[in-house]
Amino acid sequence: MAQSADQIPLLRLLLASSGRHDTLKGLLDEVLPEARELLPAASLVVVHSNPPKWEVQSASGMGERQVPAELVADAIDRDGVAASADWLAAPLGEGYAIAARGLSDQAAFRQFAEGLAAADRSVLGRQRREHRIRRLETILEITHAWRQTNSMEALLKAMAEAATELLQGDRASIFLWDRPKHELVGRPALGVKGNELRIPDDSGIVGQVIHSGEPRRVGGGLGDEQIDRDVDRSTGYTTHSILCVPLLAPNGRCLGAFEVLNKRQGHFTDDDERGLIELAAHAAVALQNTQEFEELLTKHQQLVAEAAQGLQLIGESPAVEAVRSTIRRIADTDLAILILGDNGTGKEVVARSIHYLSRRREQPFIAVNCAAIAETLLESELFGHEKGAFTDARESRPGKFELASGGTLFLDEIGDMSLGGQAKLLRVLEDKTVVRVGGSTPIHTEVRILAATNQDLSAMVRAKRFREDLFFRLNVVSLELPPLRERGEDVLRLADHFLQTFCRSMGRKTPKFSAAARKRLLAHNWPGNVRELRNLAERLAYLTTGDVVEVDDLVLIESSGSDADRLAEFEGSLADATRDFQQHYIRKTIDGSRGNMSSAAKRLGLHRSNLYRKMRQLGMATDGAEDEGDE
Ligand SMILES: Nc1ncnc2c1ncn2[C@@H]1O[C@H](COP(=O)(O)OP(=O)(O)OP(=O)(O)O)[C@@H](O)[C@H]1O
Repeated sequence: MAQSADQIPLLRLLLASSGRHDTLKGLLDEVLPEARELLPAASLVVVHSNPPKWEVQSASGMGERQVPAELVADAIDRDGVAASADWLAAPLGEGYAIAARGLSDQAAFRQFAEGLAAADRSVLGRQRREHRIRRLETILEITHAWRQTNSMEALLKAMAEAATELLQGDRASIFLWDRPKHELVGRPALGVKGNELRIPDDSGIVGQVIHSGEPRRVGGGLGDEQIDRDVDRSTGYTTHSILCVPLLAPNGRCLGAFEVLNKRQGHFTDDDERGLIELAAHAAVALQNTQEFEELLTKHQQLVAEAAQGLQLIGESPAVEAVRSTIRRIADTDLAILILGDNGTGKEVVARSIHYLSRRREQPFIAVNCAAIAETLLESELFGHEKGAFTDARESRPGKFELASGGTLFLDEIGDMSLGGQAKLLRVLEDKTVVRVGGSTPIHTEVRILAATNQDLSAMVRAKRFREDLFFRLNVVSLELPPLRERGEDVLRLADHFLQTFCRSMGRKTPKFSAAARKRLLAHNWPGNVRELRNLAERLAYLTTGDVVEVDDLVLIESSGSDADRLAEFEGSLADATRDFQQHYIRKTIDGSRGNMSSAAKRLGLHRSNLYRKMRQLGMATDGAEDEGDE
């Protein structure tokens, strides 16, 4: 602008003041009184448009006089000086204007207004930058706190609180878009039962925001009629002003909307809108992460529940009841437990039951069979190794202790561990830290140890084949599983249970055991314990077809025991025992030939028709197969 010499003091004033002040109000309060004298003018006033009002920012020499509202509006509209009898008015930009009373030199007024506008812009720019930095710092703090939470409920609450605080609103809600139901779910919804408000996705300001993807602001006479009073009625809350922005995921998909209600003073500004958009961008990412986390968590919990449900310790015999009651008592402690029992008696089932009944159930259950690991590999298997620790260590690998961290480590067949292995294990149990083979960093481990063996560990301790100190550490509580033959009718319960499980998985109707078959099951010695019974049930499910499992079908009972065990199955006179043996042997051969009678007959050294005759003589079912031809 071209300046006359007498404008120079005014411009110097503006320049000096604009460097000194961080706020527009501070600048104006200093400049206006001096400028009024320098111009000179009777009064000076700077106003800001906040429809439908004009807000006075600063004034000098005003007394009680009114702001010349129409003239100011005129100046803003024409973007230049407007004059009336007493007043001159000029726009300053961004809704600000200045008016002067008792000043006739329009040129001097215009130059002053231009200088003031430039000073305003400079202060406002600085003010905005500082405000933006403060807001970004606040948003950073807020979003950092969000990262600590994995619960959707807690996150939504934290977001609403943050937005309320940041934008000086009265309350805030996040509306998540339930697209399949065409609904918006508002949470937290204060004053609503269940703290959840469901509205159709096309209703109110929120509906407009999610469909247009554009922010909306209402209040102070602007769009007030669009406020959904139905929502107010359901929450018992009166809405005066709303700022609502879309929640957009990084890929642009709209997840819902973020809404702040009732600005505590005045109305929501452009600046508030920018702030909420920024906050919403972070909120959308946090919500998406939390949603994915919660889905994973739910899936994990379902899997844990399924695993726990599928794990049944069947049996009502006093011995099993006693085991069950001990499990209930000790499960939720961190005591080390030694589980004793012959092979196949259910030691691992017991270990898993303890894990799923403990507070560790959501953490891993890791089983290690100490007998199956070569001594040289035991250390790396249990404690892990670093890359290059030995020839085959191409990658670093965590050991079972690390994998089980927070959960349960089940050391099966502990009696088979070498003395060297026992020493290393003891050290880890005492220090609660492992060092990977080839590594040097101690890694803290927090695991519960359950151990099992079918050996007499006390005798091994006496024979110095098992370390006494380790024995005491593992044997804080011991649980003894009796052999299956000592569990009475549990044999039948287990047989029914396994048969039903296998038949169900094959989609076949579960047959019943005949009375004779039940008797036979009870009489059997079960050298392989529950595992043997389970295997038998599996074979029955696959190999028999009728509705009833007959005693003959039970020749499928595995003869895996010792000769003495096998002989114990035959009772009575020599003739009876011979008959039993023949039945047994024929059935076994037929099974071994997958039911092919010609092949079975050949293996038995009989003609096929002779085999049928023999079977009829022995009272064995032939299902009339000899008439049909089975090849
Ligand atoms: N009381 C029970 N109820 C239901 N299933 C059982 C029971 N006991 C054992 N089982 C089943 O029998 C099989 C053998 O059990 P498990 O592996 O727990 O025995 P174990 O004593 O650990 O055997 P090993 O000493 O050979 O490792 C498994 O399939 C298991 O599910």
